[in-house]
Amino acid sequence: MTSVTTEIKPVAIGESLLGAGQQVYVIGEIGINHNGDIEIAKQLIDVSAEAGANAVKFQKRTPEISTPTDMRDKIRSTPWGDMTYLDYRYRVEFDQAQYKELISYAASKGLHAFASPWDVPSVEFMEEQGAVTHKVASASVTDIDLLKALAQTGKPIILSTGMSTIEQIDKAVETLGTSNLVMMHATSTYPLPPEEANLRMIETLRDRYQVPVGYSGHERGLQISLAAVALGAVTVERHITLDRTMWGSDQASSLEPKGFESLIRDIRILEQAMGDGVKKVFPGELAPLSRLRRVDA
Ligand SMILES: C=C(OP(=O)(O)O)C(=O)O
Repeated sequence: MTSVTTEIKPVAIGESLLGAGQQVYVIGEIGINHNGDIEIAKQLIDVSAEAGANAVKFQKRTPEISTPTDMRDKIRSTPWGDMTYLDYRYRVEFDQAQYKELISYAASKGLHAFASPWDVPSVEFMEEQGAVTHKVASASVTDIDLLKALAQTGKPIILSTGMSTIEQIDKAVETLGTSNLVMMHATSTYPLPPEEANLRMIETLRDRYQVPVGYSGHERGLQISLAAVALGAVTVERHITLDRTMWGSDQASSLEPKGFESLIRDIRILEQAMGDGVKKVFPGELAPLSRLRRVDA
């Protein structure tokens, strides 16, 4: 009996390799859960380092470009008072000096720090920071100018695929190329109900594009992310927060420190448990074998 397996080449992000049989690259998605406060961002870096993550991620926007025009003047109640949605978007951005501080703080804890740039100037901004990789948020899958700017960086790119059709994803992959690409299955419902998780998409994306595929999760709890790892996800990203009751749109579907720590503990156990699919008799089986098997073949 023979079978044909095509090897999908791992992708290097800094010193980490993302691919089958490699350590799962766990990303603590800080996003905008810092609410514009650098001390909260640092605490979330601490949480990620203590939990054993590989990276933290932010969202970088140029608000006057990336905020949809019909949203800009809408009034939003915030902890800093009522303000337009555009002003709120500015309120939660960090500048170059703050990013520099955060990236070097993360590095001092052994973590990569990068962002999903939501517009072309934000790609340049993160390039100036020397980010090891860039991520494409699901909302940006159809932003071809952004994808072209990202492709031009020559950096490994992580492409998320929520809220997108397969045709839109085809076009994004065509623009980015597959030689330095990691994809992420995602469904962008916050919080994600299990029936919309569609985890078998991990295999579909891997077969269709022949690149390493991970999972970006928005569910409550840990099970679905753990199942993603069992289905071969090479990276797992989860939103993290200090406290789910904090103000902000992503807080409620984020993991708190204890949950993130449990997730990574269980991912590391699953990595060992997956094995290589080659049948062998393990040393631990020898005593039960001699005790229990009656007929030797
Ligand atoms: C929203 C983001 O990611 P995803 O689409 O994977 O949820 C992001 O990276 O900014």
